[in-house]
Amino acid sequence: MADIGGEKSMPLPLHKLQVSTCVGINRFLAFLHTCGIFALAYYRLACLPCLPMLIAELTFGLSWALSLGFRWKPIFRQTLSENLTKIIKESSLPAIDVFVCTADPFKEPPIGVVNTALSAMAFDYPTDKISVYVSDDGGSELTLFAFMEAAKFAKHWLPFCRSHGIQLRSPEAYFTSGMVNGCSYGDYNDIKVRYEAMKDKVESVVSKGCVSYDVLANQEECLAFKPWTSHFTPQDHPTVIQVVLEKGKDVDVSGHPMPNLVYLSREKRKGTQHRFKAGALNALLRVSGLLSHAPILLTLDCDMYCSDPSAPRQALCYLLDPMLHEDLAFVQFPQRFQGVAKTDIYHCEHTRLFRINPIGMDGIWGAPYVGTGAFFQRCAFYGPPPVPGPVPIPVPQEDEDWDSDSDSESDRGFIWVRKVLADASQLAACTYEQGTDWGSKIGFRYGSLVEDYYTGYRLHCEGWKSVFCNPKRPAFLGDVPITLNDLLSQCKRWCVGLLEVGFSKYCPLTYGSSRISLLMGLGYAHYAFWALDSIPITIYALLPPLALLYGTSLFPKVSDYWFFLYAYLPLVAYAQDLSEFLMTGSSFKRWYNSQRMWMIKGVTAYAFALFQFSLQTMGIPSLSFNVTSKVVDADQSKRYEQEIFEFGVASPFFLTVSIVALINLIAFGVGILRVIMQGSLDGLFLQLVLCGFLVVNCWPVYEAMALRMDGGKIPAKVTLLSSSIAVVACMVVAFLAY
Ligand SMILES: O=c1ccn([C@@H]2O[C@H](COP(=O)(O)OP(=O)(O)O[C@H]3O[C@H](CO)[C@@H](O)[C@H](O)[C@H]3O)[C@@H](O)[C@H]2O)c(=O)[nH]1
Ligand SMILES: [Mn+2]
Repeated sequence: MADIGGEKSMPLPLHKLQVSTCVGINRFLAFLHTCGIFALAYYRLACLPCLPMLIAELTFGLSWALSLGFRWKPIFRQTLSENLTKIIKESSLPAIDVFVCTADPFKEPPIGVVNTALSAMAFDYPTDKISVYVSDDGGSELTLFAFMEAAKFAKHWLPFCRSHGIQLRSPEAYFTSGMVNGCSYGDYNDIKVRYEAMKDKVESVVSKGCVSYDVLANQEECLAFKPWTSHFTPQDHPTVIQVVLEKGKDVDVSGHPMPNLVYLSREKRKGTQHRFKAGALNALLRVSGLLSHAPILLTLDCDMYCSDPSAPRQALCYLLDPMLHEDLAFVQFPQRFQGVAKTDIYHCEHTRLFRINPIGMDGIWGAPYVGTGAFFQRCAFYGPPPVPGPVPIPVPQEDEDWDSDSDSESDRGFIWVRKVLADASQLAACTYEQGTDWGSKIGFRYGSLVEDYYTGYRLHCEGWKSVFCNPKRPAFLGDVPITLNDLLSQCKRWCVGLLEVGFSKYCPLTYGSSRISLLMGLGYAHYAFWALDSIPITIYALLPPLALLYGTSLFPKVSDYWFFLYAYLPLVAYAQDLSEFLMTGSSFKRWYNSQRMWMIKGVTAYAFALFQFSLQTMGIPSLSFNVTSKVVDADQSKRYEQEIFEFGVASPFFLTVSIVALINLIAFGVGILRVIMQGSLDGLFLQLVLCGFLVVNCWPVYEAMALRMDGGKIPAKVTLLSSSIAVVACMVVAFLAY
C-alpha cells in the first residue's frame, strides 16, 4: 500500500490485458483487401466505363479502409478488483458523482428514470461517497415527484440490497427478473409491496399529468413544487434545484447514511441555446462541482440502469492505477441491452459499434465515449492532461482522501445551506456559459448532435486516453427502440451529428490523425462518414437490378478471371464480420439481421442523414435532438417479441425501402426469365445473385406490404406510392432497352 504513489511499479496488478490472437491474420487480410480494391478500380476503368459502379466500389473500399484501425490491435482487458481492497482502504476510496439525464416525462417515464437512479444509489460502494444528480431537461414536476417518492423507497431498498447482497439493484429489473429465491427473504414481500405502491403512485400522477396537493405528504413537499407556476413551461423556466436526499442528514431504515440525491432542471429561456444533452451535462458538471465535487463522475442515460453493483470498483482498477492515472480521462463500459428480441431483428444491439470496434480502438489509443456507462476523472473536462513529469500523481496514502480539498467541506454537510443552492442556481443559468470556454475547451463539447462521440474524440485529441472495460457480466443495461421507425430516426440523428464532426475543422482524417494517430483518426472518421455508406448501398441496390432488366451485365462473367475478385472481396469481408460477431457470443441469425439492417439503413437513415446534412449546410433549419421514446405500446411490443417487423406509420423511410424491395423483386423475376430464355447464366450470374440476396433480405418488406393485416404492416398509401414508382422506374428502363 505504502508505495502506490512512489516511482516503483505496483506490487499487485489491478488489471491485465491480452492482445487478440487475430492480429496477424487481420493485418494479412488487410493487405489482400487493399490490393483487391485497387484491382477493382483498375477493372472498372479498363473494362466497363461504368462510373456509378466505380464510385460505389471506391466508397465501399474507403469505408473498409476507415475500419482498419478496429482490427489493427484489438485487446481484451480484465480487471482484478479483488486486489483493490488490498491497496486502498474503504475510507480512502474517491467520491463519485453520478449524472442521470432525462428530457421528457412522456417519452421517458419517470419510474424508469427513478430505477436508474436507485441502481446507482445502491452501488456496492460507501454510500456517503455517492451523489446522484438528475438532470431534467423536461423541467417536469412529475419527475421531481417521482424522485421524492423514490427517496422514501430508497431508505428501504438500499438496506435490503446490502443485507441480501442483491445483484440487480434496479428494483424494476429485480422484481421482474423472476428471482424467485428472493421470496425466501423475510422482508421480500414487504419491499415488493412498497415498490409497487411507489410505482403505482408515480404512474398515477404521471397519467394525470400534474402533481396535486393531495398526493403530497407535508408542507415541505408542497414547497418543493413552488417553482411550477402558471408561467412555467419546459422551454421557459428558472433553474430548479432540489436536494431530495442529503448525506449526513438522511439515513436509511437501518440507520446507515443515504447518498446525496439532487434534482436539477437548468434554466431554459426562449431564444437562448440550450445544447441538448451536452448542455445538461455541463450544468451538472458545474453544480456538482460546487455541491459535492467528487473527483470521479459517472454519466448515465435515464434508460440505462446499473446491473452490477461492483461497476465503480471495476472502473477504479483503471482510474487508480498510477501507471494509467495521469492521462486516463475515462473508463467506458459497453452499452448493453435488455429486452432484445431473440434474433435482434433491428440489430439494436449495435454489436460492432458497442462491442467489437471499441476493443480495437482501445488497443491503439482508447475506446470512444458512448454517452452512458462511462466513469470520468472530473479534471479531464477542464483541460489537457498534465505534462508527464518525473513524479506520478500520488494515490492517497493511508488516511488521506483522494481529493483532499473536497472532503472537509462536504463531510460537514456545509454544502446545502441556502446560499450554496443560490450559487448553484446561478451555475445552471442559461446565460452562464456566454463568452466562456464551456463547450469548446471545457466540459462536454458542443457542435454535434452526438455529443458523446465528439467529446470523447476531442478529449483524445487533447492527449487524454481511455480504457474499454467489458466484463462478462454486463455492468449497465439499457432499453432498445422496438420499432423500425424509432431505430431509423435515432440512426439518422446520429449520422447527422457525425457528419457535423466529419465536415468541421476537427475532421478526424486531418485534425484527428495528426493528433491521436493515423489509425485512430481513421477509426473516428469511419463513424464521422458513416452516412456515406448510403452512396454505394443505394447504387448497388438499384443499378444492378435495373441493368438486369436491360440484360446488361455489370459484373465480370463467371469464366472471366476478374470474377474471382468480385467473389473474394465481399465474401472475405462478410466472413470476417461474421467471425468477429460470433466471437462476442452472438449468433449467426443476429449477424444476418445486422447485415440486413445495414442495407436498410443505407437506403434510409444514412441517405436521409446525408440529405438533411446538406440542407443544414445550406442554411435550412437543422435537426434537433429528438429523444428516442422509451414508452412501449402493448401491440408493438408483442410483435417485437415475435420478431415481426414494425412499419405501421407512413414514414418516408419505408417509402424508399419499399421501392428498393419492389425493383429488386421485379428485376429478379425478369432476370430468371432472361436466363431461362437465353439458356445461359454466365454474364448475369453475379447480378442475379446480388438481386436474389436483396430479395431474401427484403422478405419482411413484401410480407408487410401484401400478407399482413396487423397494425404494423406497411400503410396502404406507402405500398401504393412505392409500387407505382417502382413500376414506372422499371418501365422507363424497359422502354430505354428497346
Ligand atoms: O435535450 C436533451 C436530449 C436528450 N437528453 C438525454 O440524453 C439521453 C439520450 O437520449 P436518447 O433519446 O435515449 O438518445 P439515444 O440515441 O438512444 O442515445 C445515444 O446517443 C446519444 C447521442 O449521441 C447519447 O447521448 C446517448 O448516451 C446514447 O445512448 C437521454 O437520457 C435523454 O434524456 C437530454 O438530457 N437532453
Ligand atoms: Mn437511448
